[in-house]
Amino acid sequence: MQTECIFCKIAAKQIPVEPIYEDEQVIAFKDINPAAPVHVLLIPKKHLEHLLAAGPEDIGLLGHLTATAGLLANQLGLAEDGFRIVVNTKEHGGQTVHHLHYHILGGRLMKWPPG
Ligand SMILES: CCNC(=O)OC[C@H]1O[C@@H](n2cnc3c(=O)[nH]c(N)nc32)[C@H](O)[C@@H]1O
Repeated sequence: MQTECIFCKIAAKQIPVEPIYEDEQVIAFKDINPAAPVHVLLIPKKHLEHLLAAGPEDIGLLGHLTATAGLLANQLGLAEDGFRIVVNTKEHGGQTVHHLHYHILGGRLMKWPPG
């Protein structure tokens, strides 16, 4: 738990969110500034600054995050039309919250290339 990390505070229930999904390892909640009709964040409760901070001991967690993102997309009604999963890493990746998080975006046609 990083005391100044906003996503650690959400995971520790110090900041209230409507949990879309939660288990021992991960929690999902709506993005505060949605970029699509459906925009959910899925984070590990363990503080990992970004994807590159994950070590060999985190392989299971990373797999759980990816599998859960797919399950959530399905539960959010995105399976038929499709959706996008985004993991932003560091400055060029546009990462603004330094706690690993998966964006689940859908409900509209996603453009490519991303900005
Ligand atoms: C900009 C993309 N790069 C990135 O790093 O995304 C971080 C994402 O986290 C979102 N966000 C920030 N603070 C909060 C918060 O307190 N609560 C919630 N529910 N979402 C938050 C923000 O809108 C952004 O989409």
